[in-house]
Amino acid sequence: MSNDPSIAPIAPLRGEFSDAATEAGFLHRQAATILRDLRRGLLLCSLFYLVFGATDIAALGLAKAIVPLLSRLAIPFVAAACLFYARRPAASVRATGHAASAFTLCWAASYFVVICYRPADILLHAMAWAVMAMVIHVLIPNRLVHAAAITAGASLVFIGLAWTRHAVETRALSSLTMLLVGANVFGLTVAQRHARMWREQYWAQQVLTNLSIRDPLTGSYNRRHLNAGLLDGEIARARRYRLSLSLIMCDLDGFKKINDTHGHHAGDELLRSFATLVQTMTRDAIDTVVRYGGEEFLIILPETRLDGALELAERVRAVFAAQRVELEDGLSLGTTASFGVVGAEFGGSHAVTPQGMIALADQLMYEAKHAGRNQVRAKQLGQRVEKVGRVA
Ligand SMILES: Nc1nc2c(ncn2[C@@H]2O[C@H](COP(=O)(O)OP(=O)(O)OP(=O)(O)O)[C@@H](O)[C@H]2O)c(=O)[nH]1
Repeated sequence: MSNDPSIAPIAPLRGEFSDAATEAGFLHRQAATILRDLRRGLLLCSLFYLVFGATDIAALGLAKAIVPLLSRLAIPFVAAACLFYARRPAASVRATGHAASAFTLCWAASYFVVICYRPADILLHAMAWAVMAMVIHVLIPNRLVHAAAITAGASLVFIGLAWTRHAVETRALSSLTMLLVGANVFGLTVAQRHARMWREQYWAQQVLTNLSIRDPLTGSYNRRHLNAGLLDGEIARARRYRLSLSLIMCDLDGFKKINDTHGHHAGDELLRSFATLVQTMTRDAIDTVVRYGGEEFLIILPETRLDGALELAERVRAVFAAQRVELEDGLSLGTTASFGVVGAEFGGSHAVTPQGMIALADQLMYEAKHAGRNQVRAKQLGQRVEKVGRVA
């Protein structure tokens, strides 16, 4: 697997992202498209089966064609049942897979019934089967491994039926086998290519999105992401579910002096080490670290009360103050940071705005600076009580 982040990490045989979480994210994003494709694929297959039903009547006459005809007619009903099962958007990702597998099994079963009733036309059935196997791979969205297992297994049964019913000569049996193998391999290859291209496109989008919303130096989110409604969204969610929300504004102390004394490269290393520390000490996929300014970071802590946010700020402050960054030229550097913490409870009726929360966190951080740096100031929004963190 390549280490280049722009190359999508896709397992070649499965045609899926090697990482389960990325695959789940991809499927979640594509759920509506997958359901739409399933709908179209099943509709098309159902139409074909209705037309095939007419060929049964032509070959056997209406009276003898009843059973194969019923097995063909069952397909549109199975398709409708599968779509009904997969219709709920919340369950659609897994449900569409189940529906696709169930439909593929019924498609094969229907063929077996027809073959038993029209064994003399086995070569025609084989050709139609080959076309349908490719259609199933290309038009019915399913996991490649599941689709491959079902169509390969069903093709083996098909060949077994042709063999045991002596429907074809041995010479023709080998051609029939090759036809089915070819249909499975070609269909699977096209489906695999499609699955890979789809995921590569998604990955490229993710990479571009990440580049546009992250700061390249520290890997934290940038102001653009914050301004795109990040905090508004968290406040709206907290208000709706009556949750707590806290913010921490942090700023590195004496940073200008470090730049002036040791150069921008040393300053960059310190910034990186601070951002990494904050990212490792906060919750993945829940908390958000934003590079708010040059050496200023904003941490958004959903479902966190003021006490918890104050505790986190204290821990970051203490660990960072004790930490040294080793530079390439053997120099060991360290500094401290000042913090402003704001907590808001959304059970009450007081108005909370993103600008208001950020302004208060900023103000508290500057109070910490003016009080001597390397300390934490905290305040509950809408309350007078002010908490002051320990001074190291
Ligand atoms: N190395 C580096 N420096 C940066 C970056 N962004 C901003 N700076 C510098 O950070 C410094 C911030 O200086 P000040 O705002 O005076 O802050 P300070 O020196 O930390 O002083 P206090 O905040 O009061 O402790 C400036 O010299 C900026 O040029 C960056 O990405 N890399």
